[in-house]
Amino acid sequence: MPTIKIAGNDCFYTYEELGHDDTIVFSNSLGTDLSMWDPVVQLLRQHLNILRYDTRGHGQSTISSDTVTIAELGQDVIALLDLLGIGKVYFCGLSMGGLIGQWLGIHHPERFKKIIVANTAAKIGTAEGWNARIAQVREHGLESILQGTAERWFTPAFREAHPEVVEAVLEKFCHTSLQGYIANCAAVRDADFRKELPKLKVPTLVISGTADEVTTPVDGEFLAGGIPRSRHVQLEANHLSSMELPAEFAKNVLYAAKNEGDFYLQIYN
Ligand SMILES: O=C(O)CC1=CCC(=O)O1
Repeated sequence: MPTIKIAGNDCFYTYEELGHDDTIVFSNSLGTDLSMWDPVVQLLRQHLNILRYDTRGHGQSTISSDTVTIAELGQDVIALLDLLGIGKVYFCGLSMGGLIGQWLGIHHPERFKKIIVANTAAKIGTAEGWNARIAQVREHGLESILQGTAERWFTPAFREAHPEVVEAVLEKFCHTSLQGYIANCAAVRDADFRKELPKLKVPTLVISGTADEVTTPVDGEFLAGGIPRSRHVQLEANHLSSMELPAEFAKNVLYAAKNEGDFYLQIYN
């Protein structure tokens, strides 16, 4: 499996060139890795080339500093595309990946055909909340927030029906680098696109989960209200909506990718 040096870090990625015209890049959420996209990718391989990567300090991607910003994480995506010689792509990011998507759409619109931001917000949480979480994991480790993480990410029904999926995701969470997790918590804490949304000119699909209390449907509504060419859909899921409802998630991504024109001119069914 390949890694590329980006900004002094080893960026782990998988690029599946499947003979399609278009490529989609997937960007993971805080405390997960590129495997979070497995169920969605399985459904999209027949339509799109797939580029996945582990965000800096997550999965098998390293981090060589104690701090990072969403801008740097966005620049990592551009560097990865440049190094692989890939021009214009679709981008799909969830939560922290959705913050990266907002930054990319504002700063590098020329590289993106459409952007899908899922379970995210223009600003996620409060500084106090993030500082408390950072202090907690710094002192007691990632295991100390395992139960709360499971509850924030998955609905009770999904946890009961798919314990093996939840266990596998939490196993990866526990193996996330503490340095990477803390640096990325701070990146999420410090990101605020509330005043910048009108500058995001790439057609954007916003996906929310009706049971998501971290990045709520109201946050999704705010994003779609601020991004000029956007559309908002809600899935009956919690924060990791792509894992809870991969078929619905993939259908929405594919609809966004394969229909030309602006989302707001289209009728979704
Ligand atoms: O773990 C959480 O609280 C959910 C989350 C916030 C940003 C992100 O990427 O995940």
